[in-house]
Amino acid sequence: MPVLVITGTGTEVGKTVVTAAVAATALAAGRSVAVLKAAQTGVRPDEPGDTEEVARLAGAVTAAELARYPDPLAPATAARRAGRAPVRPHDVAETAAKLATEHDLVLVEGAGGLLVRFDEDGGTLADAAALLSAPVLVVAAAGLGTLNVTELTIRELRSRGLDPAGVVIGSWPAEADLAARCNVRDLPEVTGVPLLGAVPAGAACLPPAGFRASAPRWLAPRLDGTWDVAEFRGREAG
Ligand SMILES: Nc1ncnc2c1ncn2[C@@H]1O[C@H](COP(=O)(O)OP(=O)(O)OP(=O)(O)O)[C@@H](O)[C@H]1O
Ligand SMILES: C[C@H](N)[C@H](N)CCCCCC(=O)O
Ligand SMILES: [Mg+2]
Repeated sequence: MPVLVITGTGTEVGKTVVTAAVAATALAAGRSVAVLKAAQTGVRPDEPGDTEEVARLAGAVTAAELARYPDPLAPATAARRAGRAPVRPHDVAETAAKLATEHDLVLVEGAGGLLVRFDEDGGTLADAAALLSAPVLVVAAAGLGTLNVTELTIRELRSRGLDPAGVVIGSWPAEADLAARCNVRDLPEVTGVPLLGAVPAGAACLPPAGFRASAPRWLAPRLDGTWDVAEFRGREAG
């Protein structure tokens, strides 16, 4: 199934920008793309959410969002405070699977990091990925502190029998400091998965045409327009 789940080592690491870069790259190669935000928190009904941001940057994607809660909190907490039903992993998997029947690629963005809870039973994006048997891309920060949380995230994926597709740095600084430069080598080493790309800081402020033109260069060849989850898995194993 052409579903890629996109998580991060936390909130604000650049999941949305990386989702847009992957979408733009696939669109440029003629693929149809759907983007599903499992649950959007901290955004009012009249404000653009993450899927609108992906569409603005990447272009003609099908955008879907299962629920929106106003408080800028974990979805389970925001749903509880709003007195509304939560989004459950099964809902995420079901919608992603349906989108996958109609698109070449479905990108599912979580909220915050991997274990952020969606419902009162402790359901997370990892449970949705398991239901979908989908690979999971981890967006990470560039600098000091990223080694620990990225390794923890990849370990958690592996402990659940999930397939960690690789790591992408969400915001690569114009002037990389010593830690960021060393992390390019150390991230693959500590996680055992490839570093698949890095989106430059400020990319989200580019005019959309510039974002779309540049996006394929930010991602490693296996994230190019020939993206294919099955092929990708094969290459990772090799
Ligand atoms: N490469 C980048 N270029 C420009 N802005 C960026 C970049 N990466 C992140 N940002 C900015 O940092 C903030 C957080 O990024 P983003 O929204 O992608 O995070 P996120 O991981 O998707 O967070 P959430 O958990 O809320 O979904 C946003 O304001 C975004 O515009
Ligand atoms: C509001 C924010 N931008 C995200 N949508 C939700 C982040 C939840 C993080 C919860 C946590 O890990 O403590
Ligand atoms: Mg986001």
